[in-house]
Amino acid sequence: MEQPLPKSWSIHTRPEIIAKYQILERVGSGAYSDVYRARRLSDDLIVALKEVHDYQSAFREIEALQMLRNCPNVVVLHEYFWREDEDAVLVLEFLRTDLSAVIRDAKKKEGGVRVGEVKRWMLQILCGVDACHRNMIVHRDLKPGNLLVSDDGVLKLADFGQARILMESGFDGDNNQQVPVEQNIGYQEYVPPPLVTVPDAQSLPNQGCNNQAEEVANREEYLRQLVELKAKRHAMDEADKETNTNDGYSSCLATGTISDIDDDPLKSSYSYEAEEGGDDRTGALTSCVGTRWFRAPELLYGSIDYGLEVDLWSLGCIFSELLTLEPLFPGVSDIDQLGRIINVLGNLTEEVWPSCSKLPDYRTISFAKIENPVSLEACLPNRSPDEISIVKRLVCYNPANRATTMELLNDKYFNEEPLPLPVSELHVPLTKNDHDEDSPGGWNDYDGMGSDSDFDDFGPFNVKTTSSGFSIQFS
Ligand SMILES: Nc1ncnc2c1ncn2[C@@H]1O[C@H](COP(=O)(O)OP(=O)(O)OP(=O)(O)O)[C@@H](O)[C@H]1O
Repeated sequence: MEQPLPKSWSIHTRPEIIAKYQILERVGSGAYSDVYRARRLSDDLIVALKEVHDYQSAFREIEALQMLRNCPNVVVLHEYFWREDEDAVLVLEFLRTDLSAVIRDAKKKEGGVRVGEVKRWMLQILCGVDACHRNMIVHRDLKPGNLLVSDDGVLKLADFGQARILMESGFDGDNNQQVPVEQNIGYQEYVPPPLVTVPDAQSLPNQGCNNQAEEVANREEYLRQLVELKAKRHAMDEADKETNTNDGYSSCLATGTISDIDDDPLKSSYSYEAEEGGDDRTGALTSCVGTRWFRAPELLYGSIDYGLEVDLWSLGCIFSELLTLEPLFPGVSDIDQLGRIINVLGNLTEEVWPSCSKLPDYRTISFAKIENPVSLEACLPNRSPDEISIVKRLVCYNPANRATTMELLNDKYFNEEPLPLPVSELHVPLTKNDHDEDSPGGWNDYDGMGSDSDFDDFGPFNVKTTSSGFSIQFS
């Protein structure tokens, strides 16, 4: 018997929604959203209603999910409600659990996740990310909690609120040249359906099943709307540039303020000297994306012209966690995050990544030389050389050296014994614990990877703050 709901939730004031859905319970909330489990009145289908309180986040999620709607490893957007001056409500397929619950559950069992299972989980994640990257969509917030899992073991990428479509103009950062619309479509896998108000996905034509007239109409409508979207996206990019907005996470080096320092548990461990002249960056993206533990080093160093490769770094961290059942780099602050990475991979120098010194914060954050980096091998004890190799090909400094999803999908690891288990044989936990271990707030529960004492390895450092903000200098 379902519990009666408090009627105070704002979603109950939306007549167009309660006319079609019975809201059953609130299942969670994120930085910008509340998510409810609901029943579609017409056919009893259980769905997730995601009420998104941020315009940009809603726009990005809808746009990305529409483009990816044929991918079996991306959550399905059934329809959405969005009227002026109201929050968008996305109607998504409901998935009861996620990969962080799988990992948590495996910790309780002897032997963790079996190799055949690891391979199937990885393949599903790779398929989902591959679909994104083929469409030039960078997810920017890949983590186990955003990889939802159905009761029958199908894994689906979710939470596209930070996703961006890397059209050429946005990709180049300061390149304002107009790219012909046709050219943009040229490198996309397929033409996505038009972005229309309040569509029902089931009434939208399916890619590949359209008759010709429909296809032409869709294409024309798409081209028209793409121009509109590009204009809107350009406006968002401008807003990003002006404020270097934190679009999803609160602690970020590149946008640091004195108050960030105040919140930092390690504030007595470093000093930061703000660059003179303020922020003069002109790129189109913000560096402040993704949950810290999975955030690529180029983002931590303030890059704003990064690419799809930031997702590949996150993938490496996720694979490592699937293999060891512990997060690879559980930083408690952005500085600690970088420190942990450097402690394992060694110092970031031009030798390992030519041009890294051009990263916006490269010169303001320097670490003492790490003579004997821990190495990824040591972080993955008892794992096979092939498994270690996969993580190493993703968790590497130079984004250009990171293996693409396509390369990994063709890796021999997935064709060798033990073969990936069928999806139906995957162990799916019965419950999803609401406590999100991926969040940096979960640090206190984590006891496997050392803590503040890691900073002992970095040598002496001084503490200073300045009136204009802070910068960090390990010496
Ligand atoms: N389709 C779904 N089915 C079931 N639960 C979902 C679904 N989508 C989201 N949730 C749950 O709702 C909660 C919030 O969702 P989500 O992470 O997408 O919101 P968000 O505001 O974008 O989050 P974040 O703060 O991580 O960026 C999470 O616990 C998530 O697992």
